[in-house]
Amino acid sequence: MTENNERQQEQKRVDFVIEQIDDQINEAKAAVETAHNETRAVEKNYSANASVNLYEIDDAMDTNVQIQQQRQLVARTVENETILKRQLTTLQELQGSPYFGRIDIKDDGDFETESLYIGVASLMDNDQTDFLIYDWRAPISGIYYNGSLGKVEYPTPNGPQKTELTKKRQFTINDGKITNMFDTNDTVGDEMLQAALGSQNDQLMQNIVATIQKEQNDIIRDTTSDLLLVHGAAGSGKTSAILQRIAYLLYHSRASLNADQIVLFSPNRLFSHYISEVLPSLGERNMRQVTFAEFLTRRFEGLTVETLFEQYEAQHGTPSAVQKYLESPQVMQQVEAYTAQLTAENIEFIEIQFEGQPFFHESHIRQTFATNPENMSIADKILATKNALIKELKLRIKEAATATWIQDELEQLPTDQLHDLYGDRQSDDFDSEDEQLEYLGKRWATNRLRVVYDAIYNNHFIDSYSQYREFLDQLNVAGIDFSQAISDYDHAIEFHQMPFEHCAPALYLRDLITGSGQNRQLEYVFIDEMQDYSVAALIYLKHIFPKAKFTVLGDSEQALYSDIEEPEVLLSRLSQSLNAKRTNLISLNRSYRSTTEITNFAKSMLPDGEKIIPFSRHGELPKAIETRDEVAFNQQLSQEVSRLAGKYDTIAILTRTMDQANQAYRQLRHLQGTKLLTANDRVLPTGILVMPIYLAKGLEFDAVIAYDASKNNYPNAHTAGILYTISSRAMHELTLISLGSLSPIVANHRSLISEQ
Ligand SMILES: Nc1ncnc2c1ncn2[C@@H]1O[C@H](COP(=O)(O)OP(=O)(O)OP(=O)(O)O)[C@@H](O)[C@H]1O
Repeated sequence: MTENNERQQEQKRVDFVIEQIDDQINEAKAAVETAHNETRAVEKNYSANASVNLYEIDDAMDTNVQIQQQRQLVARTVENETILKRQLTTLQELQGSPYFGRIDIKDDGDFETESLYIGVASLMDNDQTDFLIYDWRAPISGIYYNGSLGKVEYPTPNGPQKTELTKKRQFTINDGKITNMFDTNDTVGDEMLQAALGSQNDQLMQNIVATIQKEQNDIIRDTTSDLLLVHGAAGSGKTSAILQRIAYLLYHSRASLNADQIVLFSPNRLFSHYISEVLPSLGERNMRQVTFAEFLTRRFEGLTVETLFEQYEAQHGTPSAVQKYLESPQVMQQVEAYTAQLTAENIEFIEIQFEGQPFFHESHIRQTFATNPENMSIADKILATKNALIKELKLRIKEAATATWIQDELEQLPTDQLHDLYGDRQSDDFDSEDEQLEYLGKRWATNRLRVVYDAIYNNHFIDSYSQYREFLDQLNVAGIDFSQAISDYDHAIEFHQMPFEHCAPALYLRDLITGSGQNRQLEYVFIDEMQDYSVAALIYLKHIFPKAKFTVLGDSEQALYSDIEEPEVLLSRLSQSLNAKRTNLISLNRSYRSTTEITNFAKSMLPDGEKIIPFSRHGELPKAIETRDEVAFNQQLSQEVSRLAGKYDTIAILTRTMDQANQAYRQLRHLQGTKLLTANDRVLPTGILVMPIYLAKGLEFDAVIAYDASKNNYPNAHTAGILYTISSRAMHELTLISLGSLSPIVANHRSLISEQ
C-alpha cells in the first residue's frame, strides 16, 4: 500500500472511531442528565426530611432512621453521577484526538496480525465487543514504549506472554484529522518530541503519554520497588515521569488504591499549581500535595516554623558544623539512643490544667509512668500512662456528675443545650429525678472536662520542646560546640518559633517518645527535589509513613542549599539511610526542556556535566551582558526584558535572593505584565515574572534572565548549583546580565555564550 493510501485508511479508521465516540457521548450525556435529576430528587427529599423539627422528641427517632437511609441514598446517587460525568469527560478527551499510537502484534502460531491502537483511555465499540482504543497503561501497551520490532514480551495475569511486534506507528491527531503519521522501529521517535518540546511554554504542565521515553517508562511501570530513586539532570522529565507513574499506579490498583493514599512533597506552592492538571488530563484525581514547610507547620501546631527558604535567605556562607550534624543520619541515631534510655526521672512531664488549676499534677503523672514494667518501650509506657490517666479522668467525671458546680451549671443551661445533653435518651426514660440529674450531670461533666481528655490524648503532659533541649544539652560530638545553637534554640522557643535545622530531630524525638505521628494508611510517598531534604528529614518521613513505598527524585547538581554533590554520593547516602529492601535506581541523562545551546552551556558549569545529553532542538546561544555600573545594568535589564517580552509569553527574571527580586521588580514594574512572586503565591501567571530561584524550582519558562550573574553575586563553585538551576529553567532563550565582570563559573565557558 502506498503511504498516501495508508494514511487514507488510517483517517477512515479515525473517522469511524470518532463516530462511535460521538454516539457514546450522546448516550453518556443523557445518562448524566438522568443521574443528575435523580440526585436532585433524592436531595430534595432528604432536605425536606432533615428539616423536620427534631425537638419533638417522639418524632426524632423515626426521623433519624429515615435520614440515615436518605443520606446513604444521596451519597449513592451523587457517586453514580460522578462516575458518569467522569466517563463523559473521558469520551470528550478522546473526541478530538482518540489515540497516538498503533502496534501490530502476531502471537506464535497465529497467521494474522492484530492491530492495537493506544490512547489516554480505553474505548470499546458501541456493541461492547471490541477494543477500539487501549489505555496507555494496559499491560500490552508497554510494548509501545519499550519494545523494538521483533520478539517482545508483556505481562499478563498468567505470566509473561511472548509475541512479535511487527509495526509501531505514531500519530498526531488534531480535531479528528491526522496531521502527522509515521512508522518507527525503536522507541517513540524524536520527531514527535520535537513538536512537543518546540512549542511555547504552557502555564500548566502537560501529560507526556504520547512521547514517553524508554527509561521514563521504566520509572512509570515500576511496581515492585520499596524505594525508587530517580536521579536526573535538569529537564530530564523526572516530574513528568512520576506524575505518569501515579496515573499508572492508580489504574493498576483501582480496587485497593485511591488518590488519597498517595502524597507528593513538592518544592513550592507554585509548583503544586503547575502540575495540577496532569492527572485530571489522564482521567485521574490528583494525589495529595504538600510542601515540606506546610507539613512541618501542621506538625508543630502553635509554633512558627522557619522554612528552608528563610534559612537560605538568612544564611551567609556555608552551613555550620551544628547544622550539618542536625541534618545527618547520626543525629537521628542519637535521638533513638537518647529516647531509649529515658526514665521516669528524666522525662519532661508537665501538669495538665483545668481552668488554670492543676488537674493532674506533674508528680502524679511521673508516678503513674513509673509504675510500668521497666522492660516496656518508652512509647508503650507513655501509652499505658495515658490509659491510666483517662481511667482516672472517667472516675473524676463520675464524681463531678453530682458535684455542686456541675449541677449549678446544669441549672443555668439554655433549653436547646440541655436538650442536646439527653442524647439518645428522653426525659421520661428515667426512674427518678436523681437518676436523671446524675445522667445529665455526667454528660455535662464529660463535656466540660473534654479539654483534659484532649490534653491527655495529644500528649500535652510532656514538654517535648524542653525534652529536645535536654537532648541537645547531653550531645557530645567531637569537634562540635552546641552551646550557641542551644541558646538560639531557647530564644526561638521563647518566641514560639522552631528553627528549620531542628525540625526533623525534634519531631522524631517527640514521636518516638509518644509513639504517635505515624500514618499507616499512606501507600506511596513521592518526594520531588530530594537534594533539598536533609537525610535526617528523609529518615523522619520514612519513619512516619512506615507502610509506604517511596519514590524519591531529584538532581544533586541543582543544589541551592548546599554544595553540588556527585550523584553517586547522594544516592548512596540516601539508600543507606532509608534502609529499603528493594531499591531501584534510575538515572535520566537526556535533558528535554532547553535548547541544545542552553543545555550545553548549563552543563558546562557542573563538575559532572559531561554525562548530560541535550535534546537536539536548536536555538540561539545564551547571551551574556556585562555592564559597568548600576545605571547601565538597569538599562540593559529593561531593554532585554522588553525584547524577550515581544517574543514570548513568559519571561522569568530569576534572582539569588528575595532582596534581589525586590530590586529587579522596582526596575521593571513600569513594564506591563510584570509580577513579583513570593512564597505565598499559589498560581503561576504569564508575563514578566520576577522571583528568587527557590520559587522557580521545578518550573520552566520560555525565556530566562539570570539577574546579576556577576563575580560578586556568584563568586565560586559553591554557587554553581544556583546558577545551573537558574539557567536550566529556560526553554528557548537565556540571558545572563552582570553588574561588573561575569562570574568565573560562566566566564570560563565563553565559547558557549554570545557576549555583548
Ligand atoms: N517524554 C517526553 N515527552 C515530551 N515532553 C517531555 C518528555 N519528557 C520531558 N518532557 C518535557 O520536558 C520538560 C521538563 O520535564 P520535567 O519538568 O518533568 O523535568 P524534571 O527532570 O523534573 O526537571 P527539573 O529537575 O529541572 O525540574 C517538560 O516541559 C516536560 O513536559
